[in-house]
Amino acid sequence: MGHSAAVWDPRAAIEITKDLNGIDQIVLRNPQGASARVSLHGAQITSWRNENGEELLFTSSKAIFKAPKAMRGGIPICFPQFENCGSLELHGFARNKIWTIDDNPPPLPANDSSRKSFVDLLLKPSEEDMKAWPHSFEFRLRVCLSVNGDLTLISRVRNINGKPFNFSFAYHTHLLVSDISEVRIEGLETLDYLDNLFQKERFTEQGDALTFESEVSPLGCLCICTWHLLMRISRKVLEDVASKVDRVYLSSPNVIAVLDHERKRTFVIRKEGLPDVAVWNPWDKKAKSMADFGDEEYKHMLCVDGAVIERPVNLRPGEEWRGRLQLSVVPSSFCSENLGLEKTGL
Ligand SMILES: O=P(O)(O)OC[C@H]1O[C@H](O)[C@H](O)[C@@H](O)[C@@H]1O
Repeated sequence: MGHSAAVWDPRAAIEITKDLNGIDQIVLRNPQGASARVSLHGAQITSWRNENGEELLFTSSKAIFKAPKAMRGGIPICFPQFENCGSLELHGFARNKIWTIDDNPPPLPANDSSRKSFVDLLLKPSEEDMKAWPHSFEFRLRVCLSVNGDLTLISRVRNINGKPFNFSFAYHTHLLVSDISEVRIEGLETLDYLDNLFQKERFTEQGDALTFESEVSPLGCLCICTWHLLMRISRKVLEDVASKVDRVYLSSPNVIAVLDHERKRTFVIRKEGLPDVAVWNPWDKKAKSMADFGDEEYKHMLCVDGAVIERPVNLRPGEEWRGRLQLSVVPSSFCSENLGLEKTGL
């Protein structure tokens, strides 16, 4: 656990409490009153609040906080597999394991802890994990809350085995939005994406931003109709496909903006070592079939995940991989040059 600014009282900045199941969770606070909470169950971020105490991450009202299943919402860690692209359980086992607090982590660059309260969590594979995935690794997650309320997550995966291994990874980031139809994502335009609703077929994003204003856009309609004719899929499947977004954008810029027009605020996602971005909103049809998703709640959730999916990381013995995600919230009126978004062409 760490704390850097001398004026802060570490005991006030970092608190360890128990969740409903008696599992430890760590609450980080900054001097302005912002907070972040991370559970040892999955090293999942379960809350991130601004200085006014407003929650910024989505958690389903029907979320089940019980091991071994990950809670629906917050930021689960998907490792060593994203989705079902491998032999492991969906999104890998890391989100379903109990992590430990790492009191003596290897150092990180000073700017990843200065003027921040932070905690380091550690996952090592159990015998059971080794049977399913026979690779010896150490996964360290540093969770930092800065004085301006930014939440930074730094993952370090080290291969301590005698042979190389591959893995995919995602910070499955459930943003809380006013209404999905009021949101646009900038930074993904013109990129290629794999569409999970079309058997991971590759498309190119055509719009000048990704929006969710209706169940299906005219262009999407055209694609779906063409697909329908070509593949002769059933009407039921067609309706389901027309109602949600489940994509992996490839080789994206390192800054993505999620603009929430109704709340007049923008989430800025900065990432390093995470080339892909997974975007998911189940829309109501799929959400209704999920026991841990409340009716209509899909409207208030948007997953935008910094990830490594298309080309899994190949880690040789002794090597370490790092993936860094920084989440900030700024007023929508904030000038894009001030955010460094000009690099994305916004
Ligand atoms: O229900 P979960 O295991 O949390 O997965 C939720 C979603 O995660 C990702 O975004 C996948 O691309 C989706 O296909 C999946 O439905």
